Amino acid sequence: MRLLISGGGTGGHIYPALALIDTLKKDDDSNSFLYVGTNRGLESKIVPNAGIDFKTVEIQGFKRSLSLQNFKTIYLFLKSVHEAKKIIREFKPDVVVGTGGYVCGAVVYAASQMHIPTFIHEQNSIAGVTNKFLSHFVDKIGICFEAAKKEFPSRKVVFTGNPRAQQVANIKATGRLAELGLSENKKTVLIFGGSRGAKRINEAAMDAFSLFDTNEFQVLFVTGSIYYEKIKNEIGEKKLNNIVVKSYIQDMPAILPEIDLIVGRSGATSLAEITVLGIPSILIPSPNVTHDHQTYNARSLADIGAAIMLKEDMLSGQTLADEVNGLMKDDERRTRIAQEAKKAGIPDSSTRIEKVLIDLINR
Ligand SMILES: CC(=O)N[C@H]1[C@@H](OP(=O)(O)OP(=O)(O)OC[C@H]2O[C@@H](n3ccc(=O)[nH]c3=O)[C@H](O)[C@@H]2O)O[C@H](CO)[C@@H](O)[C@@H]1O
Repeated sequence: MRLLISGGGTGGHIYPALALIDTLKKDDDSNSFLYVGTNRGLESKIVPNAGIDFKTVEIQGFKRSLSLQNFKTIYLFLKSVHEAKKIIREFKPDVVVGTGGYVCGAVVYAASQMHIPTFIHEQNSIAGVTNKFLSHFVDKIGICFEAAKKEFPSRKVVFTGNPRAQQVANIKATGRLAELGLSENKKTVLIFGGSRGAKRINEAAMDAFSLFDTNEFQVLFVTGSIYYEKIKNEIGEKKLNNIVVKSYIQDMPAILPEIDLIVGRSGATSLAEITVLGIPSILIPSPNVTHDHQTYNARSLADIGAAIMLKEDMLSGQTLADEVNGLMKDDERRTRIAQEAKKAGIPDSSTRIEKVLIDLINR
């Protein structure tokens, strides 16, 4: 299969694409891949690093209010559709897949206009703007939450889960925490705010450090690269007992099996990892995302006892420390949450998508 895949902006759209490629590579080494992104999104670093052929088109997102910028956006959209068609003609894909973010809007739209089979993947419980738009043109739509079904034409929808789940499902602990300067004999709390970091979570974490019961557990605090320098400066010479601070973890799945509790946003790709591995979590949904979709993502787990949700307006150093200290003392409760999380995981998500793609190609 020749697969052209596009998705970008944040890790939450990129990692599922790479995970799908991973499975397709393993299943048939004659499969070939081209990834199309922008040169501004995280994909411009992550995809070439993963050794996948990468091309870019220029595009930007719509502003919600009417502005002159939107005329530029429309112009760039049409230009990028034109660029995408050129890339498609050269690569000659059998199928084109979009995993969300503005860039895949142009690429998948171009493919649909050229009558090439198309598939989009919606990671969230509420559809993103790009996928909503594309849903009118594509052949099939993979979803990860039942709630997303009503957002799309129902005959196109397939419940696939997130390919990142399959990629990480069988990862075992290999002592990676020790390489980061953490002890292998202590329970570990990982705090991070999605692929780009989250200011409010970082602030609460900084306030919570002195309140954490760090005799009981250690903390890996991942700030996101844009916040790292400032936080490092703020911490300065303070000696932080049992707390390690990093800007970004290149290979997050490799450390996840060694984590006893996650404190983080409720981005869909993180949730796919948390569930398939069965890791207890305190989820603090970002209030700054389209249609508040992270709250719906988090609620879908919290409602079945598979995670704890802490709304950002209740977040402070104290509330965070109380929740974390309480959970870290209560092994039984953490185990219960982990078991429920694992039940919600979908370990064969890439294989489900692969079947849909093969059907589309053979149709
Ligand atoms: C602010 C924003 O718009 N967030 C959206 C973005 O999430 P965003 O990209 O932040 O987050 P997700 O939680 O979905 O995925 C993050 C991914 O990055 C990885 N990771 C994270 C930190 C790190 O240091 N190293 C690392 O590898 C995680 O393991 C995970 O695979 O896309 C998601 C999927 O559509 C949405 O649900 C989120 O609402």
